[in-house]
Amino acid sequence: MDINVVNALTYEDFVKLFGNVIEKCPLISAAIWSHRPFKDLADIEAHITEFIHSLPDSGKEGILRCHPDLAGRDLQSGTLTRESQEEQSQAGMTTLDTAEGLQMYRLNSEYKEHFGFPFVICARLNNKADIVRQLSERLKNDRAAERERAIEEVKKICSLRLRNIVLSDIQTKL
Ligand SMILES: NC(=O)NC1=NC(=O)NC1=O
Repeated sequence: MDINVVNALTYEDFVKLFGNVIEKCPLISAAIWSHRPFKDLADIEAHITEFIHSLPDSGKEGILRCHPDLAGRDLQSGTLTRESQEEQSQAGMTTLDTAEGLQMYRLNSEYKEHFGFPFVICARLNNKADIVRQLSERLKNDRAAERERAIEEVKKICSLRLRNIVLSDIQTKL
């Protein structure tokens, strides 16, 4: 990907291309467009990270609440974003048996009830066994630690989505 192509994008095209690198939070890409010209992909990522870290706890929790549950309602109803559909499918969330689906529903509900935001993990870097183990383990965290942990996962998802975009031909995305 030629960073000069990215730097030459109008903000409409920039947001169209990068608007979902943080799930359902196009505001973040709309905001960091102001920081162009970007040196490279890492620079774009650094500005996104800086934006997220500058948010108050309520803002970080807002980002988490924009994420669909793993194997949840959106997956069942086919309303996941393209990125989430690919990620969840790759992590085995679309081929759970009844018992596994029930376990994910129960753990997700317990986690949401406890923290007030959904469990978020970078699905591309985990299989279903990892996800169940992490969900069970992270339930024991205190809220502040778990919020930070979940935001780290959001940043991993963002990093992989950014790479996906820049590795594909930008022109076909606009
Ligand atoms: N709750 C989640 O962790 N959701 C997701 N993680 C991903 O990597 N893709 C998702 O949709």
